[in-house]
Amino acid sequence: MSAIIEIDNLSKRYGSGTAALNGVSLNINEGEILALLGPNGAGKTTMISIICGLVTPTGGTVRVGGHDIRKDWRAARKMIGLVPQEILLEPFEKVIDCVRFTRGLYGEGPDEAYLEQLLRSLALWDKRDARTRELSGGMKRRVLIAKALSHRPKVLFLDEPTAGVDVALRREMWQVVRALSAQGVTIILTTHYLEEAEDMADRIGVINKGEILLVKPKAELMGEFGKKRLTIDLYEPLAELPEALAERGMTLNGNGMQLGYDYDTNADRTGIARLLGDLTQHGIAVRDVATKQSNLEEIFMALVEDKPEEVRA
Ligand SMILES: Nc1ncnc2c1ncn2[C@@H]1O[C@H](COP(=O)(O)OP(=O)(O)OP(=O)(O)O)[C@@H](O)[C@H]1O
Repeated sequence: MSAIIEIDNLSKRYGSGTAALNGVSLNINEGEILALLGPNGAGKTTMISIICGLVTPTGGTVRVGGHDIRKDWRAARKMIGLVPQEILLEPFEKVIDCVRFTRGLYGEGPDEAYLEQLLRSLALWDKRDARTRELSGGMKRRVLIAKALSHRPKVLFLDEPTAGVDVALRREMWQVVRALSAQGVTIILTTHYLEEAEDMADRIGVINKGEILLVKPKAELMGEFGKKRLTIDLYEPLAELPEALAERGMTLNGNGMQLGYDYDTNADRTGIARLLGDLTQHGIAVRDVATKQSNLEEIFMALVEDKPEEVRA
């Protein structure tokens, strides 16, 4: 698999003194969907902004399709489309004009046939003459994608494409991204949602405090970190956890009113059925049961605190 983006020892220190990136090296393969996961301030947007030529790095190099983003910025920039985090659209402009205009900004001549194909592929053709303010949130996001693809880039960056959007819209976005990927576009998306990365990505990169902690194929990462927590609310407080339950890894929390159990979602046997059976056997009455997938923050805690040496790629 050949690398379409080669990032080597990239660093960025803002004028304010903030070190946003500390020597990041990463190859992004042609045709893949790479999800970059990281908490607020991890450096994701900075990295994307540098690759897209919006922020100047303090050190290191980036090549896009072999073109250095600084020495050969024009050629590098042509290969890239960026869908920014915030929806910034001219409210009174028509969808088609918006996309035409962006294409023009890239110095590309008119290509109405391509724009029609593009808008059709994003289910926006019927809305081509609508003003952007008349569109739903999902449509607006698709217009941003159309703009980013107006000059036929090979690589598309999506910076938190589904931040703050509802589940239906999130799934719609995922479908759009998958369709683009099927057309051969390399996609890099940043997200806070593990579920999003899990659903979409071929590879997942975890970035924190300006450093790439790991980059792994999704299946591998999910296998390592696909933990869930089972929480059991009790009717009566429990003074002490029966030894048999403690031995299985159960914990007693919340003033004796709650039991907790962490399990591996990828394991053949999660042990839950047996645990619930044991509770009945010990005469412990269950009021409610809930499970929760470990979220990104928890994965970070595991990465940063528990076993930093083991997991580093
Ligand atoms: N223009 C800027 N000037 C100074 N500091 C900045 C600037 N842009 C970002 N930073 C700082 O750089 C660090 C990395 O920010 P960045 O926006 O790249 O993170 P992020 O991973 O994209 O975060 P989020 O998930 O919140 O979007 C943060 O500490 C941020 O405050």
